[in-house]
Amino acid sequence: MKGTVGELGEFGLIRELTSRLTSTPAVQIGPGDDAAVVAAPDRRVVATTDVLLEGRHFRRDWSTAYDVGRKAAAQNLADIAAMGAVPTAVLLALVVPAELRVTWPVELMDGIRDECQVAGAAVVGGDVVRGETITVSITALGDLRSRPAVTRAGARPGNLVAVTGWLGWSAAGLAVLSRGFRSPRAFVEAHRRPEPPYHAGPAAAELGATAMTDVSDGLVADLGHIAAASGVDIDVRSAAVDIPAQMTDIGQAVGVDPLHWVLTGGEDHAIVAAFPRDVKLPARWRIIGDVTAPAGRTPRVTVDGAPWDKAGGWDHFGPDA
Ligand SMILES: Nc1ncnc2c1ncn2[C@@H]1O[C@H](COP(=O)(O)OP(=O)(O)OP(=O)(O)O)[C@@H](O)[C@H]1O
Ligand SMILES: Cc1ncc(C[n+]2csc(CCOP(=O)(O)O)c2C)c(N)n1
Ligand SMILES: [Mg+2]
Ligand SMILES: [Mg+2]
Ligand SMILES: [Mg+2]
Repeated sequence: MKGTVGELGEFGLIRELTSRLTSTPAVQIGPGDDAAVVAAPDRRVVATTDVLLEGRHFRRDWSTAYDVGRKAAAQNLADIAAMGAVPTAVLLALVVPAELRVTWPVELMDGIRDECQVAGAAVVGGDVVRGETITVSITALGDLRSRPAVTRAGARPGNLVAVTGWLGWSAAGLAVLSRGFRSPRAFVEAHRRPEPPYHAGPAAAELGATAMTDVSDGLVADLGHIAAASGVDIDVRSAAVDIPAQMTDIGQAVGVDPLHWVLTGGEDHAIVAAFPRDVKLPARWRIIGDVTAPAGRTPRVTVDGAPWDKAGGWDHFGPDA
């Protein structure tokens, strides 16, 4: 595909992007009209939005457009799953400079489409605007399939805390890329293209999860959101959190304690949930901690019983951002 976005024009670009999309039976009216129409069998619609900004969330010399598309879709689809819902549709609002080669947004769209397909959703619309910084804003919709939503607010003292998916892999990949390396590939790939366990969200709801979230900012930070919303304390047992040997090796090479990546690294979109103690969890879940009654006035997360006084994860206005 030749030329720049500016040469192709707004409607040429929209045609190019939408021509690559696939649909699902839930999509009654897709891209091309003033709005889309998506079936909502449950009669409640789960809705979420997240933005990716060049320089802040991705770098074009670190990730391909296709990878950015996969990641942009994944971070939104994971939020739908973390409510216990099944993703149905996404919308893409895209800001691009006129000088950008057309191949970039086209490959981005391919990535978004493919990640949606993994989760069972389809792209149903969007918007394209000219601007200086590439901005990928996605809105995702989902269906609860007759189950109650699993919020951040339902964790109760006596519950156990369990996680499924990757933890710390994206952060390790980011550390490697930040130091100018391109390997180990497994971590770099995890940073470029997270693999949220979408199926685990509705499965956890079915298993009776009392609270749930995806890990976007960091395990301690995101458990902190559950603690605050539920009015409980949460203790994480660090020995229960898996640190692969390869992560220990790369931690040694770059001078970082890998436990730091696992406890505070975001962007893997693992799913973490609280469950009643008598739950029968499938093997892919690891039990990593406990919910207790709040010891002080503000609910908090401890690690091995001790307060975590460092940052628990990413904060867009924090010192490391
Ligand atoms: N600008 C905003 N206007 C309205 N609500 C917002 C805004 N920003 C965030 N929120 C709401 O605040 C809550 C927490 O947002 P946050 O973005 O931290 O959650 P998240 O999307 O799960 O995490 P992440 O963005 O790290 O993936 C969500 O319910 C979100 O809808
Ligand atoms: C170039 C570059 N620099 C830094 C990072 C790290 N980073 C950015 S946002 C975020 C947390 C989730 O964000 P949000 O809350 O917006 O979903 C993290 C860990 C990156 N991915 N790329
Ligand atoms: Mg968000
Ligand atoms: Mg989330
Ligand atoms: Mg965040």
